[in-house]
Amino acid sequence: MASILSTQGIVKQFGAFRALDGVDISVERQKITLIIGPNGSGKTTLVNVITGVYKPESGKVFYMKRDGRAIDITGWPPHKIFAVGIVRTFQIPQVFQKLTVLENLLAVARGQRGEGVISALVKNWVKEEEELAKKAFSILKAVRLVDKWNTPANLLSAGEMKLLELARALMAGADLIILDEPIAGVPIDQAHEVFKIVRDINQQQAVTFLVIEHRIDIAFKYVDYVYAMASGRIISKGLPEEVANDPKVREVYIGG
Ligand SMILES: Nc1ncnc2c1ncn2[C@@H]1O[C@H](COP(=O)(O)OP(=O)(O)OP(=O)(O)O)[C@@H](O)[C@H]1O
Repeated sequence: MASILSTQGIVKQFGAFRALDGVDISVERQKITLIIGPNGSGKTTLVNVITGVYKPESGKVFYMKRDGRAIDITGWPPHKIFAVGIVRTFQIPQVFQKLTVLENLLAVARGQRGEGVISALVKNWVKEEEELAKKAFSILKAVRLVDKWNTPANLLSAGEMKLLELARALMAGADLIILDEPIAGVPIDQAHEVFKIVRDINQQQAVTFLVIEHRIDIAFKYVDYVYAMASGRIISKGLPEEVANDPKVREVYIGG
């Protein structure tokens, strides 16, 4: 299988503190890759390096285009990394609480602030709006939010809000979606629903996912490959059952 993203020897320091100490990962195209690790192990810092928020002291981040060519995106600014198709859910401006679900998607598509949605309609861009609305509805169907299209975002449940973020990433045309704790604070039944939908989108729409999640009891059921981090290093990698049974992981992460 071809990878879509790889990091090689990433080192990131905050002063004298080494938050990432030579991190190599490879994210397979059209798979769901999970990164686990205790608090402070470097997961978010790694995502920040991948998405251009931080420049690493050393190491490289490569993004593989669909034609197989690798581009070195190390240190690129976040908007350029977004433009190649790597979208982190919260990197898109946050959900507009007062706008409806549909309006939130239309706002992403045009890269405008939410307030512009209504005025854009008035400006007679009817044809374009129709196309965007069509795309938005097909995405809402995929994330099972179609019944809520006219609901203001602030009335959604925690799980639905995560799905709206996912829908917004899809609307942005992402090839690789990075989900930072997609089920944090989401009740258990909705949490399974979120991962089932991620899985369906991964399979049906050929979107690749890189997920950080603490609730491994749920996440492990849905992902293809796992990296475990501790103290800025990768301490284990493999299939979910392999990593779950790795004594090094049990020791630092599960606690025995
Ligand atoms: N901007 C920063 N300045 C200084 N230290 C930082 C900074 N960002 C992160 N760190 C430190 O780097 C280490 C890794 O943090 P990071 O947020 O990447 O961990 P994490 O695995 O994502 O943790 P969590 O699961 O709690 O989100 C921590 O010790 C943290 O205190």
